[in-house]
Amino acid sequence: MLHTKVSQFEDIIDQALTTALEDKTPQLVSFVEQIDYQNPYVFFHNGVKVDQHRVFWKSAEEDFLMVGVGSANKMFTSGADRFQNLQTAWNELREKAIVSDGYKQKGTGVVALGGFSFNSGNLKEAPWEKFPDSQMTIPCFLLTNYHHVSYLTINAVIYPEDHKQQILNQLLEQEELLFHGQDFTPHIPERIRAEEQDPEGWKSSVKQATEDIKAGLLDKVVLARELKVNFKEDVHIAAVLQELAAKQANSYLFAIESEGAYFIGATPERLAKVEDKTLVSTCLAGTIPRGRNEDEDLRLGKQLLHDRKNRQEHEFVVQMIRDAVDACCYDVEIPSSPVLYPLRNLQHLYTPVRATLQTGYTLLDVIERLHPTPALGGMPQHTAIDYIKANERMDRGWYAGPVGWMDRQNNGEFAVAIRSALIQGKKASLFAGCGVVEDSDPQSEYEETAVKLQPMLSVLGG
Ligand SMILES: C=C(O[C@H]1C=CC=C(C(=O)O)[C@@H]1O)C(=O)O
Ligand SMILES: [Mg+2]
Repeated sequence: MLHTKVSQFEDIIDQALTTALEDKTPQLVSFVEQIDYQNPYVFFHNGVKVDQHRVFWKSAEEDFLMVGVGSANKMFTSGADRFQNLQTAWNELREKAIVSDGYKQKGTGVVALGGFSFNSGNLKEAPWEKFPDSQMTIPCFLLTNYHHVSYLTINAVIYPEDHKQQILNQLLEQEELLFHGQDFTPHIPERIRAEEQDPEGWKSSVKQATEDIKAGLLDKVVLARELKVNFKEDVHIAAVLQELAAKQANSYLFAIESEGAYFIGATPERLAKVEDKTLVSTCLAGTIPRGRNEDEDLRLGKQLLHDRKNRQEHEFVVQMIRDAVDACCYDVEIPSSPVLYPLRNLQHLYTPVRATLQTGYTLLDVIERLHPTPALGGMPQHTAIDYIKANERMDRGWYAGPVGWMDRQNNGEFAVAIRSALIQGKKASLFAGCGVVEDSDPQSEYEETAVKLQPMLSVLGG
């Protein structure tokens, strides 16, 4: 921290101490400075010297990335009201915060990063014991890279009994650790085993789902499966993130730590983004591989655009998102037919959604209404959720749940945590699912999920 900045920082600690003493409650302070450009993977790597708790977010569409280290505060909410309870806790925190910020860039200052499990309130089964129903962290140190400029936010909670010099010394020491040592050797772990969980059983549950759909039980359901992987050594999370960033364009990258386990992924699917009053959402469902050459790629893309089964998978998502967005927005814009969304090894049907939020609604309200969309759950929403609980034979944990961030102005963005893995030391569980409709073929759906497992598998042992 520059010397001039230290005195500004001292000022807000003084202010916070006064308020904390008057109100007899802890006080959140937030200090933002522009710094020399930082490599986010090195920052993430160095972060562990300060705190094991680290979070990471990279946008799919613009040069915008955040790395959080430590936590000034963590918000946990659970049960059916977890989104609303989080909003209440968040409002209290952000309104009371004392902020020193001369830049006002998005994703700086009082920012919360984290996510939610797919289902709320269920008992956590292996391997999800270390992940709560929801967790949103206000990092102690937050690096924000936006349009190739780096900002560092320091967030701290000041208690009435704190001493200014002590707080200052500790934060400056930690800051030194974060910026000390400028590189690490990228190391992809050696895989010693990859074990599918009963593939034949999974295919028969897809078959059964098509029969239940034909029988009128529901219209669509997304069924997922797990791949368990073991490595020779502990997985180096910073290296995995760096590899994912190099390989997976058009994807959101995220990593969230909880009790030493890391949930990490490269997902193409936005759930909702709010900037000022503009809401953007994404309908992404319907899948085909990329071609091995341009001709094959075009042919496959065309095939996907005209395939009845994939169009049906997609249409359920558009319908549901349209209804949910109509209820809390105006000026809703949704094109009448999808276009292709290309990824490294597969392509999806994509329909963008844009609207203006009605006054009084927040990003979390929208997420509560949307989650899970039929791209992750099914149609009708609640029937599909129950169907998944009864038939999927695994605990989804945070797979397909909302992950993302929000700032003090209630702007922010959440994606859905698909193409993801839960990593614990030398072990990982990878997850992928697919939309099942009446015309689904179990073998093709199985192959589709195999392709969806590839992005994570390719950075976890090659
Ligand atoms: C549920 C997943 O993908 C969804 C997103 C895009 C396309 C999908 C599909 O075509 O089945 C899925 O709905 C996953 O990757 O685990
Ligand atoms: Mg599909």
